[in-house]
Amino acid sequence: MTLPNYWEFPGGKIEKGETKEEALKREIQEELGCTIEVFNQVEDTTYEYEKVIVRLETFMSKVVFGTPVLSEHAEVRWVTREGLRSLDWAPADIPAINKLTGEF
Ligand SMILES: Nc1nc2c([nH]c(=O)n2[C@H]2C[C@H](O)[C@@H](COP(=O)(O)OP(=O)(O)OP(=O)(O)O)O2)c(=O)[nH]1
Repeated sequence: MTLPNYWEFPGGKIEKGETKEEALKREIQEELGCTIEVFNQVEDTTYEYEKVIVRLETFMSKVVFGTPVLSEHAEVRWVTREGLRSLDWAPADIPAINKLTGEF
């Protein structure tokens, strides 16, 4: 909603008392209606937009129950690791994309 027409990883803000992994599991359940297992951290980026500063932490994860169903996003797409490059990402996501595709 804040960055329409850019691709973002599903996720959201950590709530009080939650670990990062718990927050990610909850957000995916709420936004996409499926259950994930969270693995290692990929990136930790701080990006200054015009009005906000976003700290974006990205994790490897796997769907263990259900399939992603759209509720608040315009579109959802599975892509291969190489395919990540062909999408137009929110600026804060570029470092994670570079790591995942092996370009720095
Ligand atoms: N989830 C997510 N947010 C991102 C990414 N890249 C990026 O710049 N952002 C920004 C957009 C938002 O300002 C902020 C995350 O907010 P959000 O709207 O996803 O979080 P939330 O679900 O907890 O939102 P809310 O209920 O508090 O409105 O980070 C990304 O890849 N994923």
